[in-house]
Amino acid sequence: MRRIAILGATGSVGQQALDLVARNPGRWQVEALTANGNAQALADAARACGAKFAAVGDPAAYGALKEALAGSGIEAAAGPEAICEAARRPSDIVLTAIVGAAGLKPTLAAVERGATIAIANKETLVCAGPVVQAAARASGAVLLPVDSEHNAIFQCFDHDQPGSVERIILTCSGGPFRTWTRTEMGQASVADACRHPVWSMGAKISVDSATLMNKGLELIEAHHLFPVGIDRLDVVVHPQSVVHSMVEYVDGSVLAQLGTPDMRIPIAFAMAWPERIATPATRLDLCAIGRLEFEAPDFERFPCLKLAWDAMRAEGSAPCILNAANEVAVAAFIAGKVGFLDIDTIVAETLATVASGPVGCLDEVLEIDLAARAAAGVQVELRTR
Ligand SMILES: NC(=O)C1=CN([C@@H]2O[C@H](COP(=O)(O)OP(=O)(O)OC[C@H]3O[C@@H](n4cnc5c(N)ncnc54)[C@H](OP(=O)(O)O)[C@@H]3O)[C@@H](O)[C@H]2O)C=CC1
Ligand SMILES: CC(=O)[C@@H](O)[C@H](O)COP(=O)(O)O
Ligand SMILES: [Mn+2]
Repeated sequence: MRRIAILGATGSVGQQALDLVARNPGRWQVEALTANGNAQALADAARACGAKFAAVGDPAAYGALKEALAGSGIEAAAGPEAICEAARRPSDIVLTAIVGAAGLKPTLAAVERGATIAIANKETLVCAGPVVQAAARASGAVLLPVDSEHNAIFQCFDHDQPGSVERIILTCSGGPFRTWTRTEMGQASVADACRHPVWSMGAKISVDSATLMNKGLELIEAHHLFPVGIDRLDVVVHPQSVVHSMVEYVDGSVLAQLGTPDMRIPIAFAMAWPERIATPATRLDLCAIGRLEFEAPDFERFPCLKLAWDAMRAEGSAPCILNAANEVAVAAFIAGKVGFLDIDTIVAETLATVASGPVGCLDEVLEIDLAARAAAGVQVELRTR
């Protein structure tokens, strides 16, 4: 049995991972589960899978967790350090499914002890890709992408001949506003933005999909996961989300991974790797789907994609500033403080006001992340309705 820790166990990815654990008795022993404030759901999940340790990031949720775990024998803990402790406990695999840069320190804790990391938490790679990869090289940790596009690329990528890859093509659904004008997007509600046409996901990534920032973050994620130059990364809009991404080789061959849009496919791939295991995902029926469409992304209606592309090219702290500003802007939008179109403006203004430069270590990343959040907070206040 392989021991697994699931960080972000109460979220969309975490719950689907636990579904796979429940469907495969004897395959994984759950060492630790974490959440932020959702103590009851965490305790229920920990009891159901027989976890040994459960931690909430929010110290205020400790009492509720302790009470919900009473008599279970499951150890309870709270606070950001407890989430890192969950990552450090002796598991073979750590699934990082925390949303946002809050996942950075726990992911690094798992990387530093040389664990196999099934990484869903893309923001960690966006804000600290070089730091995480350097730590992985030093410890021997293996990073297995869970994000559907990167998992597809991982499956198609010739890891023995990276030089034979000419282009990586990330597919993008286009989000709920693919056909909307900017004027229409100006009136978009949080519910509109979270109504993803294909995937059911947490609120933050759903809004990112609506602005196309998700694809921008994924470009940067791909840059850190796959050893090809920045200029070999491309994006194509594919509304059906059946082709999860593609790898083009120097001979003109293009390899793609296809499947129904069900995150349990990439989650199972990463959690069982190098084995493949059965999943309950609906099988792909191309005749029933009938058409697969592709179109170029529109940078004018979706400026976040261009902001991310530019930040990736700038390197250094620019992606960290982009990510922090985006987290602040999306949280303000979800809280009803700013409008949908304020998100790209807040990110652009933050990138324009916070000086970027090289970043060499975790402390520098955390410092720039804080500075960018403060600057983005000012931008939010300027626009608060
Ligand atoms: N959902 C999807 O299909 C996909 C998601 N991803 C990526 O996976 C990650 C998770 O996404 P998703 O599952 O949708 O997110 P959700 O919002 O559904 O879940 C987030 C999880 O993180 C926990 N969490 C939030 N903040 C903190 C914090 N400060 N400290 C510790 N834990 C915290 C939440 O706990 P609590 O419930 O207590 O708040 C919850 O368990 C993101 O990086 C996303 O981009 C990538 C591809 C697909
Ligand atoms: C399931 C997954 O990996 C998400 O990141 C998804 O790709 C979002 O879709 P778009 O960002 O392409 O709309
Ligand atoms: Mn994705």
